[in-house]
Amino acid sequence: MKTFEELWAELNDKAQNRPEGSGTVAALDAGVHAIGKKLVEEAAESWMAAEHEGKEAAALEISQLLYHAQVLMIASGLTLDDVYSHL
Ligand SMILES: N=c1c2ncn([C@@H]3O[C@H](COP(=O)(O)OP(=O)(O)OP(=O)(O)O)[C@@H](O)[C@H]3O)c2ncn1[C@@H]1O[C@H](COP(=O)(O)O)[C@@H](O)[C@H]1O
Repeated sequence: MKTFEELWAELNDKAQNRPEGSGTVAALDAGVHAIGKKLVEEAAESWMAAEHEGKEAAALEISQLLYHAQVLMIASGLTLDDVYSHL
């Protein structure tokens, strides 16, 4: 189990050090357009899971949504504070 901030630190480390086999590195290389499509897909899956599939499925899909949101933030050069400043 990890927190949002721990995942953020891990993904930024991956982006910087580019380890072999990282899905995050592959997603960043694919670019903002591809990441955005994945984010929208996970948002739809989160909605469907929450409405029809129960709490466990919704939690899984929302975790993937948060992951792709973080990848989009890194691809866009955003920091956590850039986003937190709007909360
Ligand atoms: N939390 C996640 C995470 N959530 C979602 N995903 C990605 O999002 C995809 C989810 O897609 P779906 O379940 O919709 O399945 P899919 O459509 O068949 O997937 P794809 O074919 O599109 O890859 C997964 O295949 C992963 O590629 C994640 N990829 C990585 N992480 C974490 O990020 C960290 C870094 O990962 P790497 O960069 O791969 O080392 C690790 O701690 C991982 O646990």
